[in-house]
Amino acid sequence: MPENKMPVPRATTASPYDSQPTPTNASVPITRFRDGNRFLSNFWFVPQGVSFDQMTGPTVEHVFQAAKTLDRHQRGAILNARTALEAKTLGQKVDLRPDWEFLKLGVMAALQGSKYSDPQLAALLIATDNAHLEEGNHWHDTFWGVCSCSAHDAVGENWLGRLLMIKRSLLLA
Ligand SMILES: Nc1c(N[C@@H]2O[C@H](COP(=O)(O)O)[C@@H](O)[C@H]2O)[nH]c(=O)[nH]c1=O
Repeated sequence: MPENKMPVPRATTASPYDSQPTPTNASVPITRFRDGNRFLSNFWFVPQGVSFDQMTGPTVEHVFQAAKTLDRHQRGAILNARTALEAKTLGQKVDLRPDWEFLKLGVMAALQGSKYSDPQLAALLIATDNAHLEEGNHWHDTFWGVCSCSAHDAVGENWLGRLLMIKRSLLLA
């Protein structure tokens, strides 16, 4: 019998497409920005600096907090703060620009772009693979992170984590 006339064998096993769901290989979620994942925090020192709107600071936190105001002196004081925590504290006392609530997500996205233009930080972010990212915290940050404390049971919108995951996708695109 010519080879191309061989009877088609009956399928005796299920198609591979009928088998068990494909494992997703999802990486372990990163729910705390500490230890080896501390670089994901906005408090992380970025050697080449982080820039936005003609401001440069040593951490995302410095520039983010400075961007809350249009007052040049307040901006300067925040950018010169000795630590990110000090910048955050000063940022809570500024004359808030009236459009801040509309701007803050875009400012944070731009700052992540500036931070991860550093190739070493970009490589670290890419190395998180497809892990879910969220800044679990106990300081009641339910907008940028997810708070677990006596008042919150893992409550938060996780906008920092979402922006980081978007940035990671853009780095791989
Ligand atoms: N990472 C981190 C904090 N988180 C940062 O605080 C900022 C919240 O700013 P605001 O919108 O002004 O409430 C935001 O950048 C968030 O990532 N806060 C801390 O006290 N310690 C920390 O280690």
